[in-house]
Order: sequence, then structure tokens, then C-alpha cells
Amino acid sequence: MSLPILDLSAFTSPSSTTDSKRAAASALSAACRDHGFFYLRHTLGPLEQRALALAREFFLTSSPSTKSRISRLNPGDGGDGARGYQKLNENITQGKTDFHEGIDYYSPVVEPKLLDPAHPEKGYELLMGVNLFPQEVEGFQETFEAFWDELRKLGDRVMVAMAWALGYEEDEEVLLRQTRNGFWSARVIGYPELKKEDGGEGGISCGEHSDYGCTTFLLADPTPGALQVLAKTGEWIDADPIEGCYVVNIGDMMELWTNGLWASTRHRVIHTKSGFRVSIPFFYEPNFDAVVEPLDKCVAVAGGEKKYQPKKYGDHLIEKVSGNFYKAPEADQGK
Ligand SMILES: N=C(N)NCCCC[C@H](N)C(=O)O
Ligand SMILES: O=C(O)CCC(=O)C(=O)O
Ligand SMILES: [Fe+2]
Repeated sequence: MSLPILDLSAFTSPSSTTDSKRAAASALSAACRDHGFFYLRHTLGPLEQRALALAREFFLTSSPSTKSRISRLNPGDGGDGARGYQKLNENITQGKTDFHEGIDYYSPVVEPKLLDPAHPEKGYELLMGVNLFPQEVEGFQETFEAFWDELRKLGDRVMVAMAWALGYEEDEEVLLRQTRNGFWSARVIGYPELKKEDGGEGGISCGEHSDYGCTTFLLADPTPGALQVLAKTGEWIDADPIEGCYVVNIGDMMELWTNGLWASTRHRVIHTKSGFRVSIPFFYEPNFDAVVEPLDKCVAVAGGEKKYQPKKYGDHLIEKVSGNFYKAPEADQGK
């Protein structure tokens, strides 16, 4: 089985007809319902190759001190426990360490929140610090900021397409209203190949999980056989990169909005092929304060049964992120 390839240009070009939008929305609806994962034909030109090359340069040529300078654990420098660099095996999924390194980014907050304003060296509240860029890698910050700007715009268009796909042609901003100031997130991830001595047998590059928010747009280098998607049949299928496409998937908040019609599909990464793999997922998310609840039309499909309780996206994110690393640094002491 392979995942469908969609073209949503009817929603990105200003001159498209209602019929072409309906046709695209109908293919989108089937893909989200049947798989929760699909390929989206879309390119941003040289920006993508630049971002992948800079990510690779960062992981493979930066010194350990460059990396630790932007650690998520440097409280005074902006690290808030979530934003920043994490080394191999620092991220955990389902209680097991993930064999990848990465830098995590989130939507900038207007006023970063210090834990204790009298003691800035104590750092920031979880998720409320500042983004950390490796200034030694020339062009890194500008390239990624430009890249994410484009993906935010793409995500906005996809929200309109998804509204159509859910029957909201007459109220096409039903999702966009709650994502326009989205608390987006992004990761820049490096995966060395899993080898036996690294725990290769049974080891994992990124354990099975669902994404937390709305819709994920993944750009990865051409390495095959790494990202796997749990199909409804229970089989794991490869979601290998296709040139000119993003791999797109549904997150937990979209499952909630759709009352379970579109599942937040589980996936994992097992990179055993040769070479260092780089991937850069962008997580297009609801507003931090958005209270997400099943949409009326999706509830109607279920015969009026609301299968989910409303949830504030920010609460869901904090819950998830709090479980992504070993608890407070104190807990690690003496290990
Ligand atoms: N923002 C997202 N989706 N990040 C996914 C990170 C990988 C899984 C994570 N350790 C977990 O256990 O959820
Ligand atoms: O690297 C990948 O292909 C996917 C990573 C992922 O699923 C995540 O970071 O949420
Ligand atoms: Fe993921």
C-alpha cells in the first residue's frame, strides 16, 4: 500500500474554480479519512535545499560547544526546557530514548516569561523562552525563518482546503480562525544510522507517536526506509520522500475537531540505512489559547455523538512536551 499524492493548488492559486476546489477537497477528505497521511505536491524552490543543507552542516560540522551553546537546558540564554538543542538520546518516546539529535523551535512569544524575574539566570517557563539559532552556521536563522513563514502560509491554505473537505464550503475559515495565530513548532532533526553498538537491534530513531496539533508538513532528505506510518490494517508502511512533495499528516487537535473522523495517525522513524539522515518537520498548530472541540458537522456524521471533550491546545502541548525528556535536571543528578 502507498500513500496518496494530492495537489491542492486549487486552494493556493487565486484564479481557481469552485469545481476544481471541490475535486481537490474530495481527494483530501478521502486521504485524511483513510490514511491520516498523504503527499502534498508543493515546492518552495531553493529554500528547501538550503534548509536541508544547513541542517546537515549544523549536525555534521558544528563543535560540541556550538551545539551546547544553544541547548534547551541553558536557562539564562533562552533555553526553556523545550526550545533549543537536544543531543542524541535526550528525547524520549514511550519511555525509550530516541536515537536522534535536534533543535526544537516554537512560535515566538511576545513576552518571554522568566521563571523568576528577580533571577533571570533561572531561565524561562516551559515553552515561554526564546528560539535559539546556531549563529556559527551562516544563513541558518534567515533561511529557517523564511522557510517557516512560507509553511505557515501554506498551512493557512490547507486549513481552508480541510474546511471544504469537512463540508464547510460556506464557512471556509472555520479552522483558520483558530489557527491564524497558531503556536507553530518546528524541528531540525539529525539521525545517525542505527547500528548494533548504538542499540541498533531494537533501538529506535524516533519512537511511535502521534503529532500534537493540527497538520505536520515534513521535508526530509532522500534517505528511504526511515519514516514509517501505522496503517489502519495494522501494518507499518514506508513514507519515503517523493521529490517535489511534502509528507503531510494529521495531528491530535485535528482528530478532536473532526470528532475522530480523521485520525492522528501514529508513526515512527527507524533509520538503519547508511548515511546521516536529516529531516525538518514543521508543525502547523492551533492558537495556544484555542479551545478545540468537535465541529458540528463532524458530530452530525457520528449521529450527534460528541466523542471528545474540549481541550485547550496549549494545555495539550504542555502535557506532551513535559513528557518528552527526562524530568527536571535534578532527577538526572547522581546517575
Ligand atoms: N512536536 C512533535 N510532534 N514532536 C514529536 C517528537 C517525537 C515524539 C515525542 N518524543 C513524543 O513522545 O511525543
Ligand atoms: O523524521 C521524520 O521523518 C519524522 C519525525 C517526527 O515524526 C516528529 O518529529 O514528529
Ligand atoms: Fe511525528
